[in-house]
Amino acid sequence: MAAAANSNSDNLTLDKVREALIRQEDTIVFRLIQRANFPVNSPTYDEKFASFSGSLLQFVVKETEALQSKVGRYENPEEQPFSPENLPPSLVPPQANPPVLHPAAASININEKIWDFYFNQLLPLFAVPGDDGNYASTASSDLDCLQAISRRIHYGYYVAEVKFKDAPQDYEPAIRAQDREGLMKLLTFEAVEEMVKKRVEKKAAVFGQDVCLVDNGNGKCKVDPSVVSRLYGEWIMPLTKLVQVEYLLRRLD
Ligand SMILES: C=C(O[C@@H]1C=C(C(=O)O)C=C[C@H]1O)C(=O)O
Repeated sequence: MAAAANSNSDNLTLDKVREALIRQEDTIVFRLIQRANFPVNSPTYDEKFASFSGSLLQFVVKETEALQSKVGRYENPEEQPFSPENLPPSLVPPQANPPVLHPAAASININEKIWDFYFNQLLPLFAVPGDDGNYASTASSDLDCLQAISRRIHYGYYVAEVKFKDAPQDYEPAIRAQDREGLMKLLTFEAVEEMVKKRVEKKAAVFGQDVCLVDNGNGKCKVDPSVVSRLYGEWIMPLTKLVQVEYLLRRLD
């Protein structure tokens, strides 16, 4: 799906990009459900856990991203690392496709903001308090959530590129004036945002049901659908728009 928007600029239409974002919703909801299998498990985040330098989570993130970097994950512009310092280079040959994005995309990584809201605000809303000792699984599951959310937010590069290409006459004056507010207004579609919030809430309700053979389960969802709607309304969509603005500000460089 991402490859469709990524591989060829003729494929880059707003409908295609929105379709890719809709598919990514499924991934995000399923990964939150997966993380909700574990309680908060706070020792995962303890800076003095065992003999790692830093927390078990930081260790898992650094080592996983190092491996993924070697196999080319970060050659995709929308994949941004959480631990970018000293990442090993990719060992796989680069793709032959011509780049679709302006090179400025590579300099926009807002993962610090994503890390901050995920651990400080979101996680306590959907993981129950407690400790079941599954720290390694918890850390991998956090990284899965972070990566899916980050990819969705940095996909804003493509949204911005396609909006710019569709109406350069509207965007160019605001870019030349470096007018953040003006750009934000141009790229915002409130009706689309309302639809997204409703759809992800429904997905969380459907995907998070207990499926039973005899009845429809107990009606309780594995992740509260209103939390998923809030995740999109308060963090994912505003940050996707921030990526779009940052990209557009540099689009004519
Ligand atoms: C992504 C888009 O741009 C903006 C951000 C949205 C989002 O992150 O889902 C939705 C609508 C727009 O306000 C879009 O237009 O689809």
